[in-house]
Amino acid sequence: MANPTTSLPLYERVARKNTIARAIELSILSLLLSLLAYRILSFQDHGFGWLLAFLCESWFAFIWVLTVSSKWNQVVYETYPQRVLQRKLELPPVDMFVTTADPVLEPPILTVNTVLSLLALDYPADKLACYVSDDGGSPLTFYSLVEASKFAKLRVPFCKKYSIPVRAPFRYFSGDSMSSQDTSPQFQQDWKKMKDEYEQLSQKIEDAAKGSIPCELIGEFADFMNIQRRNHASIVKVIWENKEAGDANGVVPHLVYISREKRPKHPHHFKAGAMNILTRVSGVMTNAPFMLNVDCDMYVNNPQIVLHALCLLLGVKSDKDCAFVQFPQHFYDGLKDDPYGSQWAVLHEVRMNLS
Ligand SMILES: O=c1ccn([C@@H]2O[C@H](COP(=O)(O)OP(=O)(O)O[C@H]3O[C@H](CO)[C@@H](O)[C@H](O)[C@H]3O)[C@@H](O)[C@H]2O)c(=O)[nH]1
Ligand SMILES: [Mn+2]
Repeated sequence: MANPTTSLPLYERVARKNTIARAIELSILSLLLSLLAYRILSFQDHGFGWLLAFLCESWFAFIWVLTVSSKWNQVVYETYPQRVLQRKLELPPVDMFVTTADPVLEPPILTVNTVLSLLALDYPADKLACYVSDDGGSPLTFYSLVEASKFAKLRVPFCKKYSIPVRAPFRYFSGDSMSSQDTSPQFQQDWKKMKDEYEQLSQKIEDAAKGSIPCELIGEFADFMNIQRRNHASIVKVIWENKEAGDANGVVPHLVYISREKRPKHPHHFKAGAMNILTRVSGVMTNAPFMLNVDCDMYVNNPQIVLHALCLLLGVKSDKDCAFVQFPQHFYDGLKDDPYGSQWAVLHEVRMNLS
């Protein structure tokens, strides 16, 4: 007999009720059609201007029909992450990719936060691996990641122990995260320790950027000696290898640094080229069947992101039905009330009901 927990669907496709919206669209359509019919019936009484108006209105009606048809049948995918977790033994490994290109335009503390938000995801740590592609070939980025991996050994258990909702430290500590969560003295003590450790990490990275910290090109850093950004051999460094099996609280996923080979005569194809190399290197090291991609100027704001994606990727009847899951993006530090609509609030929150 099938196990009842594994036979439950991982997601459901729920149709949204939009009867009123449909009635409004149908009335607009009938008005548009009447207008076009009126233009056709009274052609002979008017001149060229009338014909031009008819052509413009027909084009408008066509575009309008296309737009309306795209939102006619609205559905929401309800995902059930807990059901994925119940299949613990069968959970697939996931390789996580971060691309960064320039330590000045994309300061390493950003990349560090992206990476930390990934290392602390709610998913068995022994099934995750994080690969960072650095097109800047920068020892500063490498140094920052080495320091971040040390901090992760404190940060990951803290996030999992207290189910911290925001896993990127800069975002977490910029809000009112202490009072809003747990009032126990143990939490407050751990929170303060974590904040101090994060501040020390940021300070170290800042000092290294000013050149005042031991980011000398010796030892692990020797590979960065005399390299030119657009002309160098590949550098691949395993910053942290997780040798522990299972998902105990303190386990931190693998972290690998890659700066791909670049030669002036060979086009590098920007992010696409970086992603290509990430799939090749990870293919040799962990070769997970699923990959997650986050740019270095983003962070994961939902720790269950992998579980939500797997609900869809594993829950479909045939592999051909779903190959790719895209999460909506939210932007921090936007203008008050979002006057330029950059958050796409109407699309994400009203039409797709995603937030
Ligand atoms: O030579 C390069 C150039 C860029 N990147 C990385 O690619 C990502 C996207 O580049 P960015 O300049 O930040 O582009 P955006 O316009 O902010 O990004 C949007 O648009 C890109 C395509 O235009 C998509 O690839 C991104 O996922 C999407 O967020 C970043 O992580 C960069 O570090 C590289 O790794 N190598
Ligand atoms: Mn960007």
